[in-house]
Amino acid sequence: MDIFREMENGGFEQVIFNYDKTTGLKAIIAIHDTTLGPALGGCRMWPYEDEEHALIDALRLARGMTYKCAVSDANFGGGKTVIIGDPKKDKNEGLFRALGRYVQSLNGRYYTGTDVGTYGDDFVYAARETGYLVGLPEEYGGSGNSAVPTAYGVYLGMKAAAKTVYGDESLKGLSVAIQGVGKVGALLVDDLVKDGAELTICDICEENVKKVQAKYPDIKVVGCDEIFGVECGIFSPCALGGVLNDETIPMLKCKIIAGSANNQLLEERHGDLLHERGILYAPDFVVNAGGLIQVADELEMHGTSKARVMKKTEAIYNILLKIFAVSKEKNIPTYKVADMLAEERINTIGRIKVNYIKK
Ligand SMILES: NC(=O)c1ccc[n+]([C@@H]2O[C@H](COP(=O)([O-])OP(=O)(O)OC[C@H]3O[C@@H](n4cnc5c(N)ncnc54)[C@H](O)[C@@H]3O)[C@@H](O)[C@H]2O)c1
Repeated sequence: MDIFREMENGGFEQVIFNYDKTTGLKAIIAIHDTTLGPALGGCRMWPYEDEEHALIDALRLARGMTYKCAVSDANFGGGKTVIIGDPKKDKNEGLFRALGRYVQSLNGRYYTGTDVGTYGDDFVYAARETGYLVGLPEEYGGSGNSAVPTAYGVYLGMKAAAKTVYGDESLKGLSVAIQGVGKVGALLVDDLVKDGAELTICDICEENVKKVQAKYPDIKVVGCDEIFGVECGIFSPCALGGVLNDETIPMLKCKIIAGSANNQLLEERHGDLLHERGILYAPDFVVNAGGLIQVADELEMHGTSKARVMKKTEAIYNILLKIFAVSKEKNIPTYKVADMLAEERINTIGRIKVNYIKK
């Protein structure tokens, strides 16, 4: 990959490769755009098949964070860390302290926290080396599990989509197929069961499926290849990115897509394809912004309040209604409308900052 060309085309500011000689830490930190404020974005740990896959993931995720912050009224830019490693085998104190030191070296240009493969407890180690962290466990002064507001935001997004498609926001009796019942997916199951939705789930991790089945023995479970073809009102990708692509889109038998996964569209043109097929796509960085809203609130308010975060998360419902309405009125795909809203805010705030004020 020609990294500088990639950075130029995608508007990236900085990409840092971090290697720690003692622990073997291999981490990439990508900072996309800091027009709105310091970069903010979690840290993913994944056994990437090679460095290029890790880099591509870091870049895509960092860019997504810029857009997520912009549409969510947050005063932060976009960044992301990926650690190349197996979260089940390769975690230890030294690794996360080494990462903490690299984050500290950026001197507040970038804040990080949990993402796929990492937990608040991992960052308790990193906190010994840096203060530029969010989402630490509550007993360590952090805002805790960001999956709670994320799942709530996705649930509200489903309601906004149901209102747009069916004229009624109620999810009672509606069939929902969820791909991935990890931190977010499992909480989403709770909300949807309470509302009387009919659920089908899948996960590559048998243990996570069993946890859900233990709570809801009647829940329908299908294989991970079958989930795309489940006939349903809503398909909810809550696993990894790139799941909406040339192979999967023709299989879909849903009216709505709303899930927590980042970068669901493999390429932008897949958003066009969904629009052509009449499937209402809730743009990922809008519908999954609950976790970001929580950590941005933690930094901006210098403290935590679950009630305040849940209230702020409710804004997702109206933002999505607006995106769906503009998409329908102008006949443009929802992902494009969401991009336009984000870019409009970045451009406006960027412009007001050019007026000189003495500090
Ligand atoms: N946790 C948050 O606050 C948050 C916020 C915004 C976005 N997200 C995104 O939501 C998604 C889920 O996040 P999470 O925190 O629940 O992560 P997680 O790691 O707890 O859960 C992901 C689940 O997906 C499963 N999975 C992976 N590949 C799969 C596949 N091909 N088919 C089926 N299941 C598969 C995993 O086994 C795991 O159970 C991620 O893309 C993450 O980036 C999370």
